[in-house]
Amino acid sequence: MHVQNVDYTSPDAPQRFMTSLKETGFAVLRNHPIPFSQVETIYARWEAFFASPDKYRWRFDPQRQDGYFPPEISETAKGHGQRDLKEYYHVYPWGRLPEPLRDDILAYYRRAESLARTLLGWIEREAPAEVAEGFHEPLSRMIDGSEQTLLRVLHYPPLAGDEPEGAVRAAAHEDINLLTVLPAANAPGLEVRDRHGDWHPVPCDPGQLIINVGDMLQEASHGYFPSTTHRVTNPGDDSRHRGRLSLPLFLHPRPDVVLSERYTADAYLQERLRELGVVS
Ligand SMILES: O=C(O)CCC(=O)C(=O)O
Ligand SMILES: [Fe+2]
Repeated sequence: MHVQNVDYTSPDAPQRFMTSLKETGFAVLRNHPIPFSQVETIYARWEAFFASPDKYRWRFDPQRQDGYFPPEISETAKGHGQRDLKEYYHVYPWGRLPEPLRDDILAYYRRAESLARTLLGWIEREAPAEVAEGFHEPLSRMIDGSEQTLLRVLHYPPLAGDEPEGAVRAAAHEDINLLTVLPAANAPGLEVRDRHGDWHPVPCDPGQLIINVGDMLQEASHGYFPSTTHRVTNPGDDSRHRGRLSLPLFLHPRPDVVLSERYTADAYLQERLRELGVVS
């Protein structure tokens, strides 16, 4: 399984990017327009947020799903018995945010979303005609006016040694959304599963961006782009006292977007959230 590392500025970047997504569901971008310093600043500020009891004042709103999700209510991956070992904050431009963290994180949100719009344009241009013709509207337009796109600030706490048997930082799962933009985390652990069931780390240097296909793009492309299973493994003994931060942006279409003959984006999302146990 070879996830391509693509130079964003090279003339053949759109084609190499699309091919990597088609073959592996993942691609890595270097020389892309999001400054590493912006991501580093966010990691540092949010690490402090997660270390402070103040976070409990920002507990998520069950209806709107914005705010802080503590470890005891974190997701359980589909088909998995244990909750993931993580806590996170759901950032939406319309959502609640601690004032000192607001400007940075929303600036990042906008920048990553804008890059994603470009990448959706690449995918639609480079995909074979029969795949592109199957999209009910241009991919890059599916996110226009969407308020569903979610930026998740994720913190995987250090391991204390008393974790439930079998619990991992993020159990094997696929992303629900259209496309995910994920800056390299501040510690290793992300792995992808190949078609034989073997796991591989995603080679990625600090500052690079990982992009992966979600279930909605798989659905909209009738399986041409695979939504590849991935996970975050627990650290070995030498680094179990270190936490890990990551910052996935999950691009969501407007709810009324028709993904396929079977689903609108909203119907798809509700079905998957029920499976995850986060809505009833
Ligand atoms: O933390 C990571 O590197 C990946 C997280 C992830 O896959 C997710 O939240 O869907
Ligand atoms: Fe994921």
